[in-house]
Amino acid sequence: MSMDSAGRKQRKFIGLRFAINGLKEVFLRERNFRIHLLIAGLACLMGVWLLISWIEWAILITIIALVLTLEVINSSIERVIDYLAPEQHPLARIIKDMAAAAVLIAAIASILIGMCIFLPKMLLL
Ligand SMILES: Nc1ncnc2c1ncn2[C@@H]1O[C@H](COP(=O)(O)OP(=O)(O)OP(=O)(O)O)[C@@H](O)[C@H]1O
Repeated sequence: MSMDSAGRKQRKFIGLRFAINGLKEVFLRERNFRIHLLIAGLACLMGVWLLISWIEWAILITIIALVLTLEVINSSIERVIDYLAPEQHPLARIIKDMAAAAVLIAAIASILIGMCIFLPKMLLL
């Protein structure tokens, strides 16, 4: 293996470590992230219980990933604002509120998707 390719592999590994650090940070410090993760776990258990189809799994996993990803981005935007503008400012407020709104939109969509997937099957029980 050349030094260059070994170096590239090592950089990739370090990048993964940074991403895992970010996940640890958001898991330990963000209550909303843990709540979303818990709901995602429950939805997956329901998927197993109600024997949802492959396409329904694909949709469920996509919306779970979207909500969790937006929660991570929302948390990082909060930190950027706290770092750059720790004082109260109307612009800081609206930036944080808009980032929270992005999570809200995905969370509402996840509830609707959950209803579309699970309700018909639960009514047949
Ligand atoms: N620097 C600021 N200037 C003005 N308003 C702010 C500021 N920081 C936070 N706020 C307001 O307080 C709200 C909560 O901000 P905070 O940083 O405490 O996030 P949080 O409680 O962790 O929110 P979330 O539930 O979205 O994770 C913001 O959405 C915003 O309306």
